[in-house]
Amino acid sequence: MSSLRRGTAAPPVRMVHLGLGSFSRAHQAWYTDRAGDDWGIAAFTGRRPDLARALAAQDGLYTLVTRGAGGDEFSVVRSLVRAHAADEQDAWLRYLGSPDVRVVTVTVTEAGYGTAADGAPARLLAGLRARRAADAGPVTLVPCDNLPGNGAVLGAALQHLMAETDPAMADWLREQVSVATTVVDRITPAPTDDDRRAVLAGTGVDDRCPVATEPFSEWVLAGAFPGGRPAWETAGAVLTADVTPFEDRKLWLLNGAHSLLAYAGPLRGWTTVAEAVTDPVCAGWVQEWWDTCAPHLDLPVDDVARYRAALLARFADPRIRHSLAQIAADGSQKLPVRLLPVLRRDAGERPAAAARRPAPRGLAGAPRVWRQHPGAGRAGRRAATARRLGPARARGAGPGPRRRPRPGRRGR
Ligand SMILES: NC(=O)c1ccc[n+]([C@@H]2O[C@H](COP(=O)([O-])OP(=O)(O)OC[C@H]3O[C@@H](n4cnc5c(N)ncnc54)[C@H](O)[C@@H]3O)[C@@H](O)[C@H]2O)c1
Ligand SMILES: O=P(O)(O)OC[C@@H](O)[C@@H](O)[C@H](O)[C@H](O)CO
Repeated sequence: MSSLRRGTAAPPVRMVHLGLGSFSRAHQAWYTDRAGDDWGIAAFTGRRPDLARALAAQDGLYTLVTRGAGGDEFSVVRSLVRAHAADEQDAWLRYLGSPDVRVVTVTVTEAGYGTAADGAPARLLAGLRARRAADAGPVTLVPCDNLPGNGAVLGAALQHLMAETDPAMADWLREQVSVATTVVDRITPAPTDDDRRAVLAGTGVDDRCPVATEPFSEWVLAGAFPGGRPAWETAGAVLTADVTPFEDRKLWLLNGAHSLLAYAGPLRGWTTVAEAVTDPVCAGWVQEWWDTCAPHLDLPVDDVARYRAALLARFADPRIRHSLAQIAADGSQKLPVRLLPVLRRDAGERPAAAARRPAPRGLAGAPRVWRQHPGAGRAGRRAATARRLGPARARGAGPGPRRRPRPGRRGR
């Protein structure tokens, strides 16, 4: 049994990440590693220090387990060279004030874009203040959270905070700071002890912080990088002028279906996405949701059909144990961006059709099902009971989504 230590020189720090967690390591750090052009990352956790400490003890190295149909593939990601806890403010200001650093990526969850002191905008603004004082040159901020227009959201939050606290920064910010907009995709469940055991069995390495992910990965970016960036496109990233069609497709079809399953699945006794989506009833709700989304996507019909088929296969993979409870967290942040834009368009653009047709089953009860999620009060306990009873009993226990379809009312 061995441990991970860096035997060769680490790439220089040219990029900073805020919100060190599972996804950034399966996605942005992996793309940067694959780009192979010597961009090292200094990453900061958003809150807790544990992961930073464990990674620092391994020189930032960790095993990425790519969980494919043919089995697990293990690779060591080498682009993460420094791991810091959220409260290491001196290090944060030092990196942001360094002319070597040209890119800052962010994954702090949807909730992390508020104006709280520990949110991304406040911390970035503090770092940018240090950058301005050091005259360190242009930098591009790259938000990688599941928010529509994540670049505009971050840009607006920065402007808002700056106007309140430091209006003199406005010209510098406009000239020196670009904010990219991105669509990110790679299903990466929270790591488990089983992942650690799999790495030990597969490689002989006792990695304290591996991360397991699916083979599929997508990164679509729009924005300017006047200070340069890793050659992410060599690892498959797509640079485009407008991410909107990719964003709608991803947030509505993938994340929308995830949230639907996260609230409806437990009522039928399921705890993972794979279990829920292989239940024909839940799968039917997902298809109805996708039928509702499809006419509002600005993409060729065949593309959407292919994406749906591929998504179903990704969801159904039992080797990716993606917990519905993880997806259900922070529903108040997620439902408005994953479901409501489609429902609004459906009602606004096709009022007659929408009035004739009931909302997709499974979704019709989404807010209600959401309130029944554990943690949301008395009804939550009913959902928890349903889970304890198992699929057969639970099938009779949930609310709305169990209703039988009425003939002639499916989809369009
Ligand atoms: N996991 C995935 O499959 C996946 C895929 C695509 C996009 N994402 C995006 O990445 C985000 C993080 O996912 P993850 O799997 O890495 O989660 P994670 O829990 O492993 O890491 C989340 C990171 O965000 C920080 N954070 C959480 N709330 C915060 C807040 N309010 N303010 C500041 N920092 C905060 C945490 O401290 C941690 O560093 C998701 O919320 C999503 O927007 C995840
Ligand atoms: O990561 P969250 O909590 O924003 O959302 C949970 C999932 O819907 C999400 O992580 C997807 O797995 C991901 O967006 C796939 O790329």
